[in-house]
Amino acid sequence: MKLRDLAGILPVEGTASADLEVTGISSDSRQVKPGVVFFALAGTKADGATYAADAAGRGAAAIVAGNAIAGLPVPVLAVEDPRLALALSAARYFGRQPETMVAVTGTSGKTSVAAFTRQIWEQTGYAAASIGTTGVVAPGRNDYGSLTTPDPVALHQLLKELADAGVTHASMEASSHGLDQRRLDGVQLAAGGFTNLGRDHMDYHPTVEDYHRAKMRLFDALLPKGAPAVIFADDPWSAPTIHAAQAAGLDVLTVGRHGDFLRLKRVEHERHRQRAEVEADGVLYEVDLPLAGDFQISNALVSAGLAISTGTPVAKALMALEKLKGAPGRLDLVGTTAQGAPVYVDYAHKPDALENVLASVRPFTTGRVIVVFGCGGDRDRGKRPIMGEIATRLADVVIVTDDNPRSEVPETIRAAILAAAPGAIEIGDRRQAIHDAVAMLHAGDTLIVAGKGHEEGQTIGSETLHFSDHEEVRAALVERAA
Ligand SMILES: CC(=O)N[C@H]1[C@@H](OP(=O)(O)OP(=O)(O)OC[C@H]2O[C@@H](n3ccc(=O)[nH]c3=O)[C@H](O)[C@@H]2O)O[C@H](CO)[C@@H](O)[C@@H]1O[C@H](C)C(=O)N[C@@H](C)C(=O)N[C@H](CCC(=O)O)C(=O)O
Ligand SMILES: Nc1ncnc2c1ncn2[C@@H]1O[C@H](COP(=O)(O)OP(=O)(O)OP(=O)(O)O)[C@@H](O)[C@H]1O
Ligand SMILES: N[C@H](CCC[C@H](N)C(=O)O)C(=O)O
Ligand SMILES: [Mg+2]
Repeated sequence: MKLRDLAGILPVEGTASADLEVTGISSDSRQVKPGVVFFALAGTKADGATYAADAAGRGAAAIVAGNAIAGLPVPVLAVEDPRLALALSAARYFGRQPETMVAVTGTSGKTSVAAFTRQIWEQTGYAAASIGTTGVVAPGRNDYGSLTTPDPVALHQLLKELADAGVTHASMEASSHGLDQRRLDGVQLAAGGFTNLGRDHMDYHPTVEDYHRAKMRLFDALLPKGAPAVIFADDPWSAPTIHAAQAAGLDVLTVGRHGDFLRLKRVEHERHRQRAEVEADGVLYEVDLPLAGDFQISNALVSAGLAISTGTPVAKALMALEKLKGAPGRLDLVGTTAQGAPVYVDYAHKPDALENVLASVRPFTTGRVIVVFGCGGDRDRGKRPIMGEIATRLADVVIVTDDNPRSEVPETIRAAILAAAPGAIEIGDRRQAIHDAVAMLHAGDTLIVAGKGHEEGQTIGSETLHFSDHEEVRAALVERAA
C-alpha cells in the first residue's frame, strides 16, 4: 500500500510523500520497522509524540500526530484525532473483516453476550467468531485474551485473519475504554447491543454519566443510521440508553420483561437451569436455558436479539439458547463436595456483578452462601467498601482475599473492603482462602469464588504468577475428599 491509499483519513493529497510505500501501521515506536506509519498518541502514561524521533530513527515512513512536530527527517501529518486516524487507517490497511459484525456494551454481561451470539450463529450454520475478555474463539481457534476490546491494529489484523479463514459472522465486546479510545471506529458494525450499566472504571471516567456517554458512542458514533440497537429493557439505565439510540436514528429493539422485541413473560429458576417463556412477534416460545444465574436470561435475550436482527430466524435463535454453554469463569460450576455443596468460579469484580451472582444462588442454598473475593490493585478504590457491604449483606460467610494487588500493598486493599464487612474473615493468600472455604462447606451450602473467572495469573507488583481459581478449587475438592 502507498501512503496515498490512506487519503481521506490522513492529509496526504498533493504531498511528495503520497508515493511512499507503507509496510505497516503502529502506535508503539518500539514496534516500528522501515516503512511503518507511526501514530503518536497522547496516552495516560506517556505522550507518543516524545517517541516520534525514535520511530523516525527506526525507519518510519511518516509520523501522524495531533500537532506538528519539528525537526524530524520524515513527513509529519497532523490530524485532529490521532486515535480515530489510527483506527480508520488500520481498517483500510488490513482491508477485510467478517461480513456481519455486532458489538455489545454494558457494565456486565459483554463477554457472555459475545460468546452466546457466536454460539447462536454456529448453530444456525455460520462460521462465527467472538472477540473479548476471554480471548478469540473461532473455528479451530481459541486464543487466551488480554484486552476486552483489542487495540485497533491488533483488532484489524485479527479481523482480516478471521475473514481470510472464512469467518462470516463475528461478535465483539465494546468496553468503555475501547469506545472512548476509538479502538472500534474502523469496524463496520451491523448491530449493537446494551446489557446494563453499573459502577465500573471510576478510575478512568470522572462520573457515571461520562461512563454512560462513552458507552453510547457505540450507538451515536459507530452504528450506521437505521441499524438495530438491541437494548436490555429492565435496567435503571435502559431508558437513557433507548433515548440515545433513538436520537442516533437507530432501530431500537428492546428485550427483557419490558421488552417489545423479545418479551420475557415468565421464568422459573432452577439451580443449574431456567425455563423461560419468551414472546416474539406475538408468538410464545418455551426456552429451557441450561445455565445458572438469572442474569444469564438477560444475556441470552440480548444475544438472541443480536442474532435475529442480523438475519437468524427467530425460532432458530431461541432454540439455540437451549444448547448455550456459559463463557469460561462466568458462574462456572467447577465441582461439588461429596455432600453435594456446589463451588462456582465467577468473574464478578464489580459491585453489581457481585450483587447479582450472590442473589442468584440464594434461592437454591438451604445452608450458607460463602464467598471468597478481593479487589484489584491500581483500579477503582471506591468499589472496595461497596463490595464489602454487598458481600456482607448477601453472603453468610465472607472471606476477603487478594485479587491482583499489582503495585498496591495488599493489606491496604483488604482493609478497605473489611472496613465495610464486619465479621468477614481475612486470608490474604488466595490459595489458602479457597482451600479454607472449601473445607468449611456443609451440605446445602454454596461457595462462590469471585473476581478472577477465566484469569490464569495473580499479579503481585509487576510480576504475574500462574494462578487459576479453577485449579485451586479442584485441588481443594480433591484434598477434602481424601
Ligand atoms: C489505560 C488505558 O486504557 N491504556 C490504553 C491506552 O494506552 P495509553 O495510550 O494510555 O498508553 P501510554 O502508555 O500512556 O503510551 C502512550 C503512547 O506512547 C506509545 N509509546 C510508549 C512507549 C514507547 O517507548 N514508545 C511508544 O510509542 C504507546 O504505545 C502509546 O501509544 O491505549 C493503548 C492502545 O490502545 C492500550 O493498549 C492501553 O491499554 C492498557 C494496556 C490497559 O491496561 N487498558 C485497560 C485498562 C483496558 O483498556 N481495559 C478495557 C476494559 C476492561 C473490561 O472492563 O473488560 C479493555 O477493553 O480491555
Ligand atoms: N446481565 C448481567 N447482569 C448483572 N451481572 C452480570 C450479568 N452478566 C454477567 N454478570 C456478572 O458479571 C460477571 C462478568 O460477566 P461477563 O464477563 O459476561 O461481563 P463483562 O461485561 O464482559 O465483564 P468485563 O468488563 O469484566 O469483561 C459474571 O461473572 C457475573 O458475575
Ligand atoms: N479488565 C478488568 C478486569 C479486572 C479483574 C480483576 N480480577 C482485577 O484484577 O481487578 C481490569 O483490568 O480492570
Ligand atoms: Mg468482558
